[in-house]
Amino acid sequence: MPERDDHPPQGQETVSQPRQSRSVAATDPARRSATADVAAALIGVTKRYGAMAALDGIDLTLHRGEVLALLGPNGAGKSTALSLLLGLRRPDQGRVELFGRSPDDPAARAMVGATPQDTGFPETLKVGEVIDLVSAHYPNPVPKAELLDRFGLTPLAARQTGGLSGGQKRRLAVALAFAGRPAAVFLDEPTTGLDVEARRMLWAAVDGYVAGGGTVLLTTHYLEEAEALARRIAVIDQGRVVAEGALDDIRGRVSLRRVRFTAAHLPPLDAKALGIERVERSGTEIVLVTARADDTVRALVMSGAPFSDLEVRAATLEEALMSIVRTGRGEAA
Ligand SMILES: Nc1ncnc2c1ncn2[C@@H]1O[C@H](COP(=O)(O)OP(=O)(O)OP(=O)(O)O)[C@@H](O)[C@H]1O
Repeated sequence: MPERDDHPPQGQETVSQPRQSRSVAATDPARRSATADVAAALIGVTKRYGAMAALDGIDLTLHRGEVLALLGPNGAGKSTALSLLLGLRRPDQGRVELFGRSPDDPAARAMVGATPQDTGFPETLKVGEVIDLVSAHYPNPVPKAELLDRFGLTPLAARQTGGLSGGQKRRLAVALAFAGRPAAVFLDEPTTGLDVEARRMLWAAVDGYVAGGGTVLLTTHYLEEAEALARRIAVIDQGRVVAEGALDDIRGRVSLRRVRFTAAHLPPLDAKALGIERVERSGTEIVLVTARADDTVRALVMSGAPFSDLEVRAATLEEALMSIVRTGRGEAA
């Protein structure tokens, strides 16, 4: 997550003046009930760093009880979106809502737990002490032993954070987001650097939290993570939402298919005319990632080259996302 530029961190009382006016939803009871299922929203938000718009008129809604994954290439604007929702930055245009209020409102921020991409702890404090410190800010924190257990930190409780591995620090940072029993958690690349076991433990902890009514917004570069956790994804590129929906909707939105077969050689095919984007080979197994699967299969048969085990499948989520981003940029899908 980028450096904070203009606002105190979450949990710290703001003494001064909202530069952003309080949202209509916060003051109008009718509007508030209409948005009662909305945990957080960016409404027509633009955020610039100098001349560059990191977010460009973006609309994004996180509903209560859902897990929404923000996906997109490096620099797409995902962390910026989270920092606005947390009140760490303010939009240049548009409105940001957190539980029907401005994120400037400490009461709204207190409902959210967060883990930024970069985390730092006082090196001499022990894991258990860091948890005590953070938990002390909340009226009804998760008991320390329970939090340690949920995130596999029990054996590390007495270790100083300065001696933890990167993955262990990451686990602690994620655990802290849940310490105050938040109504929502915002996780910025929560499992980067974690091994498979730690990642799965964290996914189980998130699942448990959601089963208990929690709301999650996460960014990730691991599509497996989005598939494991999220019911809905929003694909961001160049500061705009370029696709939004259930995972299967997103996958179904692209016509890409994987044409897989076994052959000693790939016969000569006109890749451009057949919409073949990529060829993958592993021994005699060949996969053609193509936007025109029927034509590709026909051309394969017409080539007369021997092949077997033909199979046509939907594109992977990663292929679908790459295609959506390229199409959004006006490049060939
Ligand atoms: N403090 C800053 N000053 C200037 N530019 C910034 C700052 N923070 C982010 N940016 C730029 O804004 C754009 C969006 O960055 P952001 O960190 O939100 O992207 P992201 O989608 O989270 O990327 P990643 O997946 O790499 O974490 C990028 O071009 C980035 O370089």
